[in-house]
Amino acid sequence: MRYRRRYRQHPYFWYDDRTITGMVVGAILAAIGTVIGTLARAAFRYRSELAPFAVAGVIVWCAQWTHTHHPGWWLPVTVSTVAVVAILAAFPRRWRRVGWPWLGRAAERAYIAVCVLLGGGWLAVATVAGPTAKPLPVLALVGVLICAVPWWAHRRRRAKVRIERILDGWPIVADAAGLTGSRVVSALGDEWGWRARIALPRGQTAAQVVNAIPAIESGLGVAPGAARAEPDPHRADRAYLRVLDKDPHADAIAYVRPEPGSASIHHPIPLGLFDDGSVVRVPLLRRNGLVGGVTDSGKSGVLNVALAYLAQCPDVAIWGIDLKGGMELAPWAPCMARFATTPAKAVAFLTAAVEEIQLREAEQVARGERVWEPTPDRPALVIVIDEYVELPDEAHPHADTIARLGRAVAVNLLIATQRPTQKAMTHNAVRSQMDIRICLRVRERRDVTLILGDGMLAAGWNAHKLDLPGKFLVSAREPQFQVPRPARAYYITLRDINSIVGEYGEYSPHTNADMPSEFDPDTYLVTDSGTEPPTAETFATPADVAVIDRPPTPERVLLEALRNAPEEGVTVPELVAVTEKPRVWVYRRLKQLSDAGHAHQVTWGHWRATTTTNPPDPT
Ligand SMILES: Nc1ncnc2c1ncn2[C@@H]1O[C@H](COP(=O)(O)OP(=O)(O)OP(=O)(O)O)[C@@H](O)[C@H]1O
Repeated sequence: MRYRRRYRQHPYFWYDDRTITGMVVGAILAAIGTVIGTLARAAFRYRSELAPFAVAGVIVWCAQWTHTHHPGWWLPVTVSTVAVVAILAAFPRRWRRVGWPWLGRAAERAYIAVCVLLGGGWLAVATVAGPTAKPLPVLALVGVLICAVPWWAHRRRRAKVRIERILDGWPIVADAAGLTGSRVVSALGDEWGWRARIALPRGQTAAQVVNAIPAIESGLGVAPGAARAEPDPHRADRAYLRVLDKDPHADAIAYVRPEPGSASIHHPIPLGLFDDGSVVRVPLLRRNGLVGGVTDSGKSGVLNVALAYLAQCPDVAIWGIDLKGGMELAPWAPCMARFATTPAKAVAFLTAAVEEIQLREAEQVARGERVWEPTPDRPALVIVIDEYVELPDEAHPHADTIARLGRAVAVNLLIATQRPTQKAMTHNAVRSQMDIRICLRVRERRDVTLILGDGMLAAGWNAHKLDLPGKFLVSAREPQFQVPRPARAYYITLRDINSIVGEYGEYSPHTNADMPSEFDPDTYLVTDSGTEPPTAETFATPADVAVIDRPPTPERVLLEALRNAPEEGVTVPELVAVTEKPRVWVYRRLKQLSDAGHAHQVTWGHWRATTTTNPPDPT
């Protein structure tokens, strides 16, 4: 007893766990601490959901304070409320670009205005009457609910909160994936998932994040294949992590036509959507493009999307070669200046295209220009070839020449093939000239290297994992095409094609005095075996094939006159007559042509072209 009494007088008696009372008090305090800690953690975790109550609490506290100390402040509160609501209602367009994008959205501004109106109005009345005066408490509760429900339901807020919660757990995921010390610098959610920028500790690189993807997917508890990483082009110690909740490409993406009159080869061509919803815009002007992938991966689909845009460009002439008997490209034939479905025609066309390049080079010289800027009068020429490997051997050297020399004069190839093997691509010569590589699903991992180039597989260009037709990876020199971002091509229906062809098709049926019809609805689907195969000799000279059905430019007329000149040449007055240009214009062009070796004087005052009609030897 003595001991207990004495001990009770001890200042720490109630907390001493050597006594029964101390143990009970300690347990109660620990329980209270646990409850408070749990509540605080929950309040922090659900801070976004609880925000309306927090704001309401602050308003009630303010109302109590102003009612007690400054009851006359109801007027400034009312005036400020009305002013804020008026500003939100009027909100000029140029303010909408301020740092808070939500202020630019009418629905969100309306929501804020209603909240300000309810909160400010309640505060003004409570300042005069006191926050507990009836019916203000009930009104406060109703007001909180009115403002809270849209807040709780808001899609972007929910997405943001979800990402924040996931990323709070990033250190644990990073440890498990072998990326200890990495942290999330920023994160952004969208309709399909989220994307985060990861800061890596010294010595770690994006390649390690790429390799750790399966472990990251496991750590985040998402589906295999839902995450992917890409390097930050600006910093080696940063990487981007993209995690998808649902496949944005699961459904076919309907084709969207460009604004009428806006299409031009000078603009990048929209091919489809990346997995963050942004449009894949690929520049085709002065670029050669290669589309590769297994059967049914959607190669023709990608060609169709490109053709749909090109057909609407007034500054493009399209030639088509489809050696599957015209099965894929035939619907576009009315939009094509030339259309070949047989190997012989294909050879004739490619020979003609080489000729066209030579003519264009000479024309550029005559004009004193280095680069061919396409216009409706001087269009770019895009030669679309489906199933490139089917081209006969004689065609390959010409394709090689076009790929090498056509860029400056805007004559380019857009080719599709299943496996661009060395043999098929003229010992890699054509493939190495392909500036844009579009890789659809491939069967074997090494096909990624064939289509996209060496080292791409190791860098995360996993085209063998693409699972739906039309899904592709695109590689080009622009920064956005230097990381493997899956995209899906627009899905073009026959109805889309018919509508574009109906509006823009001008070559149906193909007519040319020197050539058999290029597009005959009754025969173009007939295979070689069913008809007498035409030979290259069926056509007139390649130069005839090369004509693009546009009025020739004066330079082209001059060149043709020089090329068709008799042995003794043509005189300047004759050239003036044929070009309908002043004498000084003709002299200037002749000087430029002769300086560049494209024309020479046969005798004094008599001119003739120096160029041969043979295409340069493609080595
Ligand atoms: N972007 C797309 N979206 C949805 N479906 C597509 C898409 N592209 C192609 N498809 C579907 O995939 C199928 C095969 O497409 P496509 O004919 O373009 O493949 P391909 O690679 O050219 O085949 P092949 O090598 O046999 O010519 C088509 O029937 C089409 O319905």
